[in-house]
Amino acid sequence: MQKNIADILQVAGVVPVLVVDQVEDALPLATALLEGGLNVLEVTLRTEAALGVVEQIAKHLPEAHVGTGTVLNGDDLRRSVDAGASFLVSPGATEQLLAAADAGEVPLLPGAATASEAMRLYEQGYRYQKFFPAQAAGGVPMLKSLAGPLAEVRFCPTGGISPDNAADYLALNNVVCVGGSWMASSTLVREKNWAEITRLSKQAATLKS
Ligand SMILES: O=C(O)C(=O)C[C@H](O)[C@H](O)COP(=O)(O)O
Repeated sequence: MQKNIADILQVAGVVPVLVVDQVEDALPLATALLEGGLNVLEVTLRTEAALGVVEQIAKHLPEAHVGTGTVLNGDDLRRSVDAGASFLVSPGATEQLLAAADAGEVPLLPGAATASEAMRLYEQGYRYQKFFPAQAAGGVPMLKSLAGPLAEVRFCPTGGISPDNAADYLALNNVVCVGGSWMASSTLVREKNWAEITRLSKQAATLKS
């Protein structure tokens, strides 16, 4: 289900996709991103710490919209919701995942990379979809091609987005926001380089139209 997801994505413009190894980094990282003007944060479930990171941000920084990424199945989805995620992102979609999302109240942004995948999701009520892996799956020309036949679907391209190409994606009518790790790479997080993350976030925030 996707109730209220449009509000979150439209506010976002640019969504930082985060890989965080240590729960203690949650609040300084989220604060650095917020100071840079990015307030919709996707914490990927790629680390042991991820759910603890979501809990900390949801509890202490109410001005942030924190969600989880790399949600691959119903268990991931339920654990994310229990941790306080306000949205859920998946690189793709399975029947099991969509059934779990339908049973809950937290909106899901499922992934599609082809016309058939996008059509199937749209049939099931998903107007908003992650386009993943954006650059590898055809990038801006692919999204322009999909806009004709699938005029109603709005995408959040993720995967290979950088400061060099983000504006080209955001200029497309069928793109609602972009996601990426460039402003808070796992290296910058590991180095606790919060000042650089704020600097790159400010730059990214200026891309929002
Ligand atoms: O983990 C997930 O759920 C994903 O779908 C992958 C992420 O969206 C990309 O890893 C972000 O892409 P980069 O900005 O190229 O690093």
